[in-house]
Amino acid sequence: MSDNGLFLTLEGIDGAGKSSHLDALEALFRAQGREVVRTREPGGTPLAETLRGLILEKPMDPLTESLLVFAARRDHIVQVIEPALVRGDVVLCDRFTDATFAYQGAGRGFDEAVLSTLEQWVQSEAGRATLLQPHITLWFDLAPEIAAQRLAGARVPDKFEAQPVEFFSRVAQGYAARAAADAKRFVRIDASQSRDQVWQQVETALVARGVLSGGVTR
Ligand SMILES: Nc1ncnc2c1ncn2[C@@H]1O[C@H](COP(=O)(O)OP(=O)(O)O)[C@@H](O)[C@H]1O
Ligand SMILES: Cc1cn([C@H]2C[C@H](O)[C@@H](COP(=O)(O)OP(=O)(O)O)O2)c(=O)[nH]c1=O
Repeated sequence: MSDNGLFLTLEGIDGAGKSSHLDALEALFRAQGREVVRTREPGGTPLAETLRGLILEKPMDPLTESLLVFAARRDHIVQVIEPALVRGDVVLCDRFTDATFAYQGAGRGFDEAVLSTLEQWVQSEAGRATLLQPHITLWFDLAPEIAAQRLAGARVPDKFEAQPVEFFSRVAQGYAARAAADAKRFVRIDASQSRDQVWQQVETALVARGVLSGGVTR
């Protein structure tokens, strides 16, 4: 399958600040003449959004949770992500499979070998030579204690956001391990800085990767 688009994902523990930059990122790509598909996981299609509601609200065992996450992902890939990449669009996706390794794998302690098998099944496509993976992943790295402070009172916590700080310490370690294993794809953003400084890091990284022109401002 040809793949002329740009698949850009944002990752990090809850409260790391990634969603705060999605509007500006979308606007920036559009200002540079790109079509943008803004989407999220779990979710991004009617079926996957239905699954998201279950995943975020219902208690379930880690295998059930992982299967639902990957079922939602499969529908999202087939219906939205692959077609957009073939059109040459920018796919701006709030979370993808790194979140599964971080939350279900490191956070919940679920078997990463099973997650890897599911990743292979779900992200393979007839005609695609390699596994579908993001081209660039912006990893918003923030200490769980600071993320918890930012989230306190900011919104009604869902099933994951209600987890204790120890859970997010494991999730953060999961992200660090994924980033170390695929250092070319990951861009670590120091999310402890001010919103403007975080944005500067994002912009600088994307210019350096050659996917945005230089000299842009928000
Ligand atoms: N750099 C920052 N410094 C301080 N607070 C921030 C920063 N970025 C975001 N926030 C605030 O932290 C909270 C979580 O941000 P959000 O973007 O929703 O995080 P995420 O999408 O990663 O869960 C929000 O209340 C947001 O206004
Ligand atoms: C994509 C994905 C998300 N999640 C979790 C992480 C988040 O806590 C939650 C939803 O992510 P997110 O959209 O960032 O939540 P919000 O809209 O509240 O900012 O789902 C997993 O556990 N596994 C996954 O594979």
